[in-house]
Amino acid sequence: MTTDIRDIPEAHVDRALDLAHLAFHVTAGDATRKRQRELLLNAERVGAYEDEEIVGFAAAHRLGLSVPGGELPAAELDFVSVAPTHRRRGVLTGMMGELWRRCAADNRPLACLWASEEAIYGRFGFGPATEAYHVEINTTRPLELRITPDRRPLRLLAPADARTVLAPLYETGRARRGGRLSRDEAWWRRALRPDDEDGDDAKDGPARVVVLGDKDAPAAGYAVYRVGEKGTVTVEELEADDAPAAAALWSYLASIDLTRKVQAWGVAPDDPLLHFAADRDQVRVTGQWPAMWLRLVDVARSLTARSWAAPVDLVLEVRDASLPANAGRFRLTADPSGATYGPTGDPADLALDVRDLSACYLGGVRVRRLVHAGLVEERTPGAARLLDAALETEYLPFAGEGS
Ligand SMILES: CC(=O)SCCNC(=O)CCNC(=O)[C@H](O)C(C)(C)COP(=O)(O)OP(=O)(O)OC[C@H]1O[C@@H](n2cnc3c(N)ncnc32)[C@H](O)[C@@H]1OP(=O)(O)O
Repeated sequence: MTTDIRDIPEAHVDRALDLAHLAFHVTAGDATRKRQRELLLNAERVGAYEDEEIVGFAAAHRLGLSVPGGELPAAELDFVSVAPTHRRRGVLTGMMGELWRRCAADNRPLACLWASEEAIYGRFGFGPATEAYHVEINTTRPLELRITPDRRPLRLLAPADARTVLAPLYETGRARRGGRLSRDEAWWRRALRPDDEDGDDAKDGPARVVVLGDKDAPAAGYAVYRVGEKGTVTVEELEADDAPAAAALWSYLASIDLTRKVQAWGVAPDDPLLHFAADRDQVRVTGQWPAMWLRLVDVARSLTARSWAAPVDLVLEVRDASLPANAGRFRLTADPSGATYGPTGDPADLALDVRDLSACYLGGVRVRRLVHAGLVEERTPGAARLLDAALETEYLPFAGEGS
């Protein structure tokens, strides 16, 4: 029987959701389902149909992704699901092909996702471009810091009223780092909504929002957190203009009465807390994982659109099994004023797969490390070091939550 890849119309969104719940082994209650439905109505929906049955489903959100020096249009993949009866027959491969055609048709040079399993997406050209840390703070004693926290007042906001204060701070932070997705009003509404009755957030307590700064002035930082019954403060997001503002917010979270521990699941590897904490036995990294996976769908446009920290003139030999337009030998000439990238017959200085170029693109993964790992071939000694210097960014890329 043939599988037909086509758009999933609005009338089939519930069926697509049923398939996603089946593939992910989840039971979604009414509130969760309603929210997912809303999200999908605004997303691209690619379906794999066998006759009229949906056997594969992939959604893509149209977003902007921050890259060094700016932002590029991106497809964020989500809800990728294949019926257990149809797995390993190329259904996902067919849907990815359709997504690449759509990205090309409307000029989206990047795709990204949060993977359910690490082994799936490398073959499609995605590389782990950001890293997130899980951090725990033992707060049975006061948090000791090596810097003086910002002394401005802290105030709690009702989550429903917080968007206008939080969104500008998020945008400032996003401009500093690659890997951060654009957030529209609907995103904030979903993120700051009262907990779903059927969701599992409630076990960590209701969401609280604390803001740093004088009442009538722009805020200098915020934290979204929950306090669970067992005395654990779970930090969902913390944004701060500078280190003293971050210190004030971490100190606040660590000093809430009747709590013993602060945990944060998504902390950037260069978060200042990891440096200004006086006692790293008290502030511990207890886990790390690739957060967002990135795919350069249009390598030429991606490379010429980002900013470059140092001059570089190298020939890259790129392998790309899914998107042949990216494959071949290209000369990259870049410096802080801009970049060009075009085909060449000259010999290559570096040979690499698009998944490894994608991993390094935001400046979070060193090309040299991938040479040492036997993944990137350095044909001209020193070429990887030159490319690393040009790719370098002031802050590491970081992606918190997806859509
Ligand atoms: C961004 C997100 O939404 S992440 C969520 C991903 N979805 C899930 O985890 C839900 C449960 N799993 C599924 O629905 C499916 O198994 C999927 C989507 C992961 C894979 O779909 P399939 O249609 O089976 O993939 P397809 O047949 O196109 O496989 C392509 C290749 O990837 C490999 N592959 C697929 N899934 C996996 C996996 N989980 N681990 C390792 N390899 C995998 C296949 O073996 C195949 O390799 P080959 O080309 O060497 O033969």
